[in-house]
Amino acid sequence: MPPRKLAAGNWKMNGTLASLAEVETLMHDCAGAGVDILICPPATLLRLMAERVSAGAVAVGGQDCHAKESGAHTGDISAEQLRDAGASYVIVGHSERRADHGETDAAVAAKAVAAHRAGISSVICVGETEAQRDANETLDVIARQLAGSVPDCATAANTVIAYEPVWAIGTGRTPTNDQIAEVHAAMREALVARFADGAKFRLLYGGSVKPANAAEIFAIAHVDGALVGGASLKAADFTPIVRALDAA
Ligand SMILES: O=C[C@H](O)COP(=O)(O)O
Repeated sequence: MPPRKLAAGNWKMNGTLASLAEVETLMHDCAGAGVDILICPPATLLRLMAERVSAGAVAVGGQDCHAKESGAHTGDISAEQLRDAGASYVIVGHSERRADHGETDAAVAAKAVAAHRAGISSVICVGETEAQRDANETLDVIARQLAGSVPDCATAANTVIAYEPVWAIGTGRTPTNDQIAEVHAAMREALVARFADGAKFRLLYGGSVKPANAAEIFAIAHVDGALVGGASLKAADFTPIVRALDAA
């Protein structure tokens, strides 16, 4: 049986209390969709959003977590605190965290372990820079990030992998279908080689996914959903992406 599909939205550092109306519209407009829907709002909205979606049609998640459960780490949030606020997922290793905060593969793996310790699923991000793609290093970079960022305790039930080429994020540029297919096939192969249930991990594509290109991307083998940034902020944009995934 193929993995259940997942449409995930990452609001990044966007959204205020007024934005909660979007998730209510999304729930209404996506009612009956046969895919999982996840929204990762900023931490300030997590608890309130979790309350609004308590009917269960939409899951909420954090955008990062600390590796430790608690302690003197000003400004950080633990996976346990995310779960306490109503999160069932957390994104770890997003390229913006890797770049802005110097997160290494080992740090990302420790965060994923923390998520699993807290009983929430990790969405582990990998992806090459434009310079790495131009240098034909993409598959090596992805293999190295997967090996280093995905912990041994990962299972298909607690881990989602998101392939996000750094140069495609927020730029309106996307890889060709063949390029996405090549990376997703390589990721599947690496997961199958390492994990007993590697065939069941959900593999998301992320980077300038829009209503206009979603169906084409979801038709690619081993693409089990998307991690969407800008187009997840408005229900009017995210709903057609969810529907395209449901139809794929
Ligand atoms: O986490 C989401 C990605 O970084 C994609 O962002 P984007 O859809 O705005 O390109």
